[in-house]
Amino acid sequence: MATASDSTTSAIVTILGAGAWGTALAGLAQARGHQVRLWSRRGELSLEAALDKTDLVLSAISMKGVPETIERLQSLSFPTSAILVSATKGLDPATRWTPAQIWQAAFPDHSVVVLSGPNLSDEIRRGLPAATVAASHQLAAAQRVQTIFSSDRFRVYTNTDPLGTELGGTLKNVIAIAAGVCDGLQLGTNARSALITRALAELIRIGTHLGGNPETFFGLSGLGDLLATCTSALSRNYQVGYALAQGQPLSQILQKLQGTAEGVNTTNVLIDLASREAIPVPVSHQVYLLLNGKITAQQAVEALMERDLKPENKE
Ligand SMILES: NC(=O)C1=CN([C@@H]2O[C@H](COP(=O)(O)OP(=O)(O)OC[C@H]3O[C@@H](n4cnc5c(N)ncnc54)[C@H](OP(=O)(O)O)[C@@H]3O)[C@@H](O)[C@H]2O)C=CC1
Ligand SMILES: O=C(CO)COP(=O)(O)O
Repeated sequence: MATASDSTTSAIVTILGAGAWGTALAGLAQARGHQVRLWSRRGELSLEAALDKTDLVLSAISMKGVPETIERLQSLSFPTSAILVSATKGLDPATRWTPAQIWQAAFPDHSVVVLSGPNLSDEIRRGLPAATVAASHQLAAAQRVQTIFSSDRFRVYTNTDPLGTELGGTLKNVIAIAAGVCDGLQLGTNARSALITRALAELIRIGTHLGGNPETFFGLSGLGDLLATCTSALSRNYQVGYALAQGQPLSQILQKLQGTAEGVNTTNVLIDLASREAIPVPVSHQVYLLLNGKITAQQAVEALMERDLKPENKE
């Protein structure tokens, strides 16, 4: 059995996206002795050169750039043996697919792995300990990603439920906005704990409806990431919620925000999906109304508190 500190053969690791997460992941791979190529659409390194003889292509591109980047890769040639890793947490508005589903459809001959967990990039860049999940239907590919990125400060677990792993990381961003609202309104610890717990039930309801394994949502990529982003001011999604509670307009919040808050787009896609498929998502629905300027933060709280009384284990 391999341990985190075991040496591993040096791999060529191509990271797409030099934002907060791409840069942090590049640092982790570099510290493990791999040959890292960090590509950004604004950088000097061409995509062709970044892909040459690569062993692994990891995308940390925000959701809006994923389809366009995939299109660029499709016009280039790179080894079929290269593992594709998606670290994006979003949903595509056009297809309502997850990023890994888009990668797999575009590159059916490649192994696709999802990398997701409670991974606030700022803490990882500072060398604080963290754990994550590498999930794939091809276990050997997930294990390769595990060996490439694992270290004494970044513990990677494997999982064979890529969809559940990806949906946990994606859907919790909506709830992180709600948690930011809760804290921004100073509603207290009881309220935030109730919110996170009820939201977990909601996340599992949607995630399993879409094909994720229920167990996955209680792991690092589900509950773990939900806790990280709902309790940390480092989370951009949490920051959006917090600022909304102060009455700031969304456009102004996003303009000032450092980096991407995927939860904003994910909420819109999720509500579209949930209404088409009649999945009850009360918390996400209030986030949707708030983001779209239909209610105030205070009204969202009132709407959640005034819902019909029911047993805990019913929707
Ligand atoms: N930061 C974090 O803590 C974590 C983030 N994630 C996820 O990783 C993804 C990226 O997040 P993060 O790095 O924080 O966000 P940033 O905003 O810091 O970076 C986004 C990256 O995506 C690139 N990008 C956006 N649109 C395009 C496009 N059309 N073509 C090519 N590149 C594009 C940006 O390039 P450019 O700079 O040129 O605009 C940039 O490199 C998100 O889905 C996020 O949810 C997951 C785990 C942790
Ligand atoms: O996904 C993340 C941590 O796991 C990052 O969260 P934010 O995108 O809200 O900053």
